[in-house]
Amino acid sequence: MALAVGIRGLTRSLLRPWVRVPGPARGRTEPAAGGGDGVRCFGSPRVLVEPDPAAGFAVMKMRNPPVNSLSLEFLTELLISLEKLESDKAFHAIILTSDCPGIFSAGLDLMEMCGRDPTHYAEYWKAVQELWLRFYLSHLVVISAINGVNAAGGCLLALSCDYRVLADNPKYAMGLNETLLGIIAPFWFKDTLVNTVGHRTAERALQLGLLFPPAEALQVGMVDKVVPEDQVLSAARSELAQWLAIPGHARQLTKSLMRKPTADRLLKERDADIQNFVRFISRDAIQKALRVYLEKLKQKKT
Ligand SMILES: CCCCCCCCC/C=C/C(=O)SCCNC(=O)CCNC(=O)[C@H](O)C(C)(C)COP(=O)(O)OP(=O)(O)OC[C@H]1O[C@@H](n2cnc3c(N)ncnc32)[C@H](O)[C@@H]1OP(=O)(O)O
Repeated sequence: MALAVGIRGLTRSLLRPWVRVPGPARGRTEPAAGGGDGVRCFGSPRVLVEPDPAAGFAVMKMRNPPVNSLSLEFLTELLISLEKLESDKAFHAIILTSDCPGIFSAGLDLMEMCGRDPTHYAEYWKAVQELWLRFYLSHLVVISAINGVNAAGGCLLALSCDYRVLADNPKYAMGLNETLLGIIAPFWFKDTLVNTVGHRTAERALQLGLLFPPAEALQVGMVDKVVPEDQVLSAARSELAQWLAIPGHARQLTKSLMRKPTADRLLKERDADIQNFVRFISRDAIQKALRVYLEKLKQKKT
């Protein structure tokens, strides 16, 4: 599937393959996973990819500090990194994790949905749709190693993976908490949650905007495994072995069989979904609710 998003700010440097990337703007510099055998990290300012082609997978680290909010640029970089790995036959799997201590993702970037014009909202929403479609339907095995709090759009990204490992820290809650902001999870967010935890759990979780701490996330099936914090990546790697042992074509076709009907619902109504989003998010009452929520986040510090 070609990358179909018409996204501004797609710089040539993002498209250059196998470039050594500078360290993160804030936070620590990560060593290259494959550095020992001459394989280089690549990526972009906000996404660090540590390839291990000999083992057939790469670790994709999100590093958009402070909270990995999914801005348009960040979405674009995630999509480009995914596409690069998908188009390289050496890779069969990705482990998706965060480079921001204590945060997997704060979800969609509220600044992209607040005080902007309808053209921007439409462009942003198209990129959000694309991110979900591409991760949800990827022919690669995608395992998320969730090493921090994970709200709304970030939770959707994790739910789009094939398997979820969550670090056992009571602060690392995850869920689709949109209603707490006075907004609603779109039908394809809802469908993804229902497919993961079942209708009744999803119904309650979505209405109440529940963020589940690790033990509860495991109990409802939102994640597949909870492990001590320092073992999240190694647990994801161990799990991967089982997935990579299955004949690729059989696993991919089965994944498609399971997921295509859900993705098709959005693909059939993609433009209408964008229009709905633009109408909804442009409402004065919604804009006000988002501003109040952002203000609360800021006041929390004082
Ligand atoms: C019909 C169709 C209908 C369609 C209807 C519409 C559908 C929309 C679907 C929406 C999906 C979403 O994902 S909406 C996003 C939901 N996300 C959330 O509720 C998470 C909000 N964030 C948090 O709770 C916290 O920040 C948390 C992640 C726990 C980290 O806490 P910390 O104390 O470590 O950090 P904070 O001090 O809070 O945050 C650091 C800075 O990041 C900012 N920040 C935090 N989250 C942010 C975010 N999501 N977007 C932008 N900026 C964010 C804060 O304001 C701070 O800014 P400064 O003060 O300037 O430093």
